[in-house]
Amino acid sequence: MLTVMKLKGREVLDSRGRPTVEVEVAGSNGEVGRAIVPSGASTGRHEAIELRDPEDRRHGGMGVLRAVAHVNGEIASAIQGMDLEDQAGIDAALVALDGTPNKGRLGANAILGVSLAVAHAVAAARGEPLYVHLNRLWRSRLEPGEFAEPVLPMPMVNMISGGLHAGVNLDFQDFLTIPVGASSYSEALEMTTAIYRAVGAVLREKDMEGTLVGDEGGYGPKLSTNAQAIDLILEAVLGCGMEPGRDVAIALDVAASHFYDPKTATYHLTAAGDDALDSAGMVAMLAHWAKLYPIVSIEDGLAEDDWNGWSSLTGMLGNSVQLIGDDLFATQTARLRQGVERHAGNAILIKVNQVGTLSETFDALLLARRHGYRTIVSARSGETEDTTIADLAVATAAGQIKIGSVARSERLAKYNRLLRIEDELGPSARFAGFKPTGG
Ligand SMILES: O=C(O)[C@@H](CO)OP(=O)(O)O
Ligand SMILES: [Mg+2]
Repeated sequence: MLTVMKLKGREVLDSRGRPTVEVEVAGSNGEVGRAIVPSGASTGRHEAIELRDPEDRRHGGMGVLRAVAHVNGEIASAIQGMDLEDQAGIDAALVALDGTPNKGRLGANAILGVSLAVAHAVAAARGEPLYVHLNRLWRSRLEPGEFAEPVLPMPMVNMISGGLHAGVNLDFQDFLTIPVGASSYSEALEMTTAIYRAVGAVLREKDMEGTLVGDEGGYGPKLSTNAQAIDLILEAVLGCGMEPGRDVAIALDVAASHFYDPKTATYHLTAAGDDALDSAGMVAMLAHWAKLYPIVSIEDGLAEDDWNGWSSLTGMLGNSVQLIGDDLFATQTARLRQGVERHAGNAILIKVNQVGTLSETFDALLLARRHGYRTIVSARSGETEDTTIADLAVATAAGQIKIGSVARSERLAKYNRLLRIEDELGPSARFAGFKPTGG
């Protein structure tokens, strides 16, 4: 039996220059697997807890030495000697060892680092690509006939950033494009890079390029309305000789929890002159936008606990627009079950560090698929060269991936990883494409 021989945790830096957890797991055959944990800025209330060291001044209180110590101490003692290939058993042991509902004791960052590094170590030991190993784990959970074949995902890519990611005056966090007309992953990426360059050119032409680029590499121009961001992107799309709607569609991550005031139950849109909208007003505004623009996907259009608003938005737009719960579901099956019952949303964003283990990520993916919810595997705004999520998206046939812009290396590591997988799969590579919701 291949067993867990050694664990090594250390602090490394992420794309914001902040510490994060890296874990190496060595199997009894000597092969090592490594994973690095990402980190969010617009984190939801329901996410698993990322352990930081507020009293450690080296990194402005953002250190992760306690989480690293847990990897090297308690976690190592608990899982050394366990069957390395029993991912579910190791993940269950990690959850039990932590003992809290949100992984707040050992830290979801410590736990996730170990969970992902275990998968890498097995892939290394078997001498196979990670997505092949993850696909085997995924298949072992499926009923016959269920989404078992690896599929390359459609990327939705950030062009203009606002909200907590760019610090300018846009309320909405991400303005993204989906190259719906692409017939392969590499074509989708090619179309996306052309649009990204064209958005830059449009901004330059209008003297709006500014100096700011958001955390995920989206442009961060100072604009007076949220709608202006979409207009600029559409201008760039047209400039590329592509047709909005047919070749390229728009997606939004509103990240509405971050301008929602639960005390007054209102949404505060500063770019629109500090309009305070109630939930119904917000739903009406999004419905209006969806009519006005070729918008096929809206993420977190409402706040993370505004269940009634979510149900009403889904009733109104759910047949024509992909409505993704990010903060709403936080990759947690309990939250997603509630969503299914309440008809809230029709898609879920999947972020490994929102839940903290690979097995629980599979749980969320599978529950979503079985209830007809679409799945979008997503990076965080704080990322690294780790490319695990690219393999995960392919292995689980998730269908879509959201990584951020095509102009930052921590994002490109994943886009390029997908290019390699596409190449490796050769002519048999399957591509998810994008089917309109309800179509
Ligand atoms: O809200 C999001 O979807 C993510 C990625 O764009 O941002 P963060 O990692 O800051 O939560
Ligand atoms: Mg989001």
